[in-house]
Amino acid sequence: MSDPLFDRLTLIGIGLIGSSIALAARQHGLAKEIVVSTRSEATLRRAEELNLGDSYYLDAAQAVEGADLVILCVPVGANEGVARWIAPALKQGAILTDVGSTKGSVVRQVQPHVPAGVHFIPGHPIAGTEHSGPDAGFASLFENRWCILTPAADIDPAATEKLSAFWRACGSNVDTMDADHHDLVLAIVSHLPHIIAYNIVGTAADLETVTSSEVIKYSASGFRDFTRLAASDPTMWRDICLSNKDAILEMLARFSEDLSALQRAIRWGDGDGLFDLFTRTRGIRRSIIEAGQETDAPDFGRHQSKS
Ligand SMILES: NC(=O)c1ccc[n+]([C@@H]2O[C@H](COP(=O)([O-])OP(=O)(O)OC[C@H]3O[C@@H](n4cnc5c(N)ncnc54)[C@H](O)[C@@H]3O)[C@@H](O)[C@H]2O)c1
Ligand SMILES: O=C(O)C(=O)C[C@]1(C(=O)O)C=C[C@@H](O)C=C1
Repeated sequence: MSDPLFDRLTLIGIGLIGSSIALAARQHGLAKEIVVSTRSEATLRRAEELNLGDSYYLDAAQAVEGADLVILCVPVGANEGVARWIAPALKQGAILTDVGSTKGSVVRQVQPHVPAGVHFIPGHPIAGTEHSGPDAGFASLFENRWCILTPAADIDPAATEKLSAFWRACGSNVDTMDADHHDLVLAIVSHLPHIIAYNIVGTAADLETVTSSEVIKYSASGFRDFTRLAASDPTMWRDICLSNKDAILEMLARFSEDLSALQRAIRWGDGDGLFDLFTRTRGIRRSIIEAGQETDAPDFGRHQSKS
């Protein structure tokens, strides 16, 4: 157990990520007091039943009063409204951060509302599951995962270091980078795989010659992996697609070109070309495993949300 890094931590939004932060902060003793706020009364009551915090508010502005760390854990499209709401109540010297999967849009939407004297440091833990809601959280979610922070050039390095220490205490490795670069990298490693999964599962669902019961009955592990990603929260992924539009379209264009090349190789029986590509990609998978970033067979079913 570490010494508390913060006196009062406020979490706005208490779904998968908010509840996992609450549990990790509690387990590692990172805050003397955890305040929870969310917009729906039912979710707030559920968070209370799960004992995720010490106090609970529907009013986000009340919830941030006196907090020295405020973490926005809402879908990226909701950040601006929340920022506008809480801005007048933020304490001088507080650190304000978020966990959104995209960073450029969060900066553009939140920064204009941040009062002078508050340190706004956008963040993104690269850890999650396809489940959502307060029941889905677990304290070890961030262990051995990366958390990317995208502080602006004029942010006090001591504030960035304090937030980094928080994430390290949750078990994460911390990197800092520019928000736009984050969005380009995440477009290929996270956003595109989800979009492809939504698309392939949609294609299977629309087939006329293969029935949906056959898709369910014979789905082998490859297709099942896609269905896990395609079961992710629709609001979250709608917001990601809308807020990281340019980087996603750029990666989709490259993907389409490469898919056309693959299509050509199959059409013309280019076995060598296929073998070379599959050998190269197998190497990437092996590098991921060697780097300790592989999470085969996680029992995420245990953390399934009821809400
Ligand atoms: N799920 C993942 O794998 C994952 C991983 C890393 C980052 N993220 C990011 O974390 C954020 C939260 O994702 P999650 O998976 O925890 O989602 P979730 O759906 O489990 O939880 C979202 C929470 O936000 C609340 N909420 C929604 N709109 C709100 C508003 N206007 N005001 C107050 N509360 C509001 C909901 O009631 C809920 O408590 C998103 O920005 C997402 O991009 C998600
Ligand atoms: O493992 C999963 O289910 C996830 O989709 C998690 C995942 C990812 O793509 O790795 C999804 C979105 C987040 O912003 C970060 C992590």
